[in-house]
Amino acid sequence: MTPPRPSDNASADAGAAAGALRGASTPLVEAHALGCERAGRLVVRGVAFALHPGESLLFSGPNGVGKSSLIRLIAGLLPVASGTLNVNVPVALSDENLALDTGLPLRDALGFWTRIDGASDLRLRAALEALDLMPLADIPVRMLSTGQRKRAMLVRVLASGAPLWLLDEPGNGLDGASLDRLGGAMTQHLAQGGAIIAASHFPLPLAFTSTLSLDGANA
Ligand SMILES: Nc1ncnc2c1ncn2[C@@H]1O[C@H](COP(=O)(O)OP(=O)(O)OP(=O)(O)O)[C@@H](O)[C@H]1O
Repeated sequence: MTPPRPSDNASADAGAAAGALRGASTPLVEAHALGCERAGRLVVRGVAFALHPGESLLFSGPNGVGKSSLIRLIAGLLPVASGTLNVNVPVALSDENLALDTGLPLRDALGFWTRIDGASDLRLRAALEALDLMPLADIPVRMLSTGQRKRAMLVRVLASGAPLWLLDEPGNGLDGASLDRLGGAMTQHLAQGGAIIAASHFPLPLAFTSTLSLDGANA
């Protein structure tokens, strides 16, 4: 079978930055004939892509087709079942897990991660402002709503300084204003030479460089 490759879907915003940076750099991440197993069953195979600074890739497709599995594979949380995967830069992951101490105020819970990520307090503050969470910085995480928790995990990604963002369903639970803020943060990250791989059921506020539609045929 022909390995699925991302389709071209030029990004107006990130395209200029990507174009300026592309060619002079090695990919931040690249995959060839990549396959992923869950519980001993091959769920995705033959995936190929390469992302340079300023580029973004969207995994789309129905429930259970393997979008989250691919994100976790790229994050290093699942082993490569077949093919090759080279992740050449640090990554930051946002998925359905709330990796925050629910007993701590939001600022302190996120501060735990910024110290591990080697990020500055200034960067954390900027990320909290970008997703409009500064007003809730002193609220215990357990008191946050679903959408506020999702934004908190996205703040961790923004603050991390990692060049490659892995976003699994980043729009889940977000209202329109928060989606717009997420779109702004993603666009800024790409303009600064970062890269993004996202998985989503519904349109995200970013014109992705490429889309890889998984339909089960590649399992
Ligand atoms: N922890 C697990 N153990 C075993 N199988 C799993 C596990 N998680 C997912 N799977 C299986 O792997 C396949 C791909 O699941 P995955 O969550 O990657 O799909 P998805 O495209 O992200 O789905 P959704 O759109 O519902 O989030 C499914 O058949 C699922 O049942």
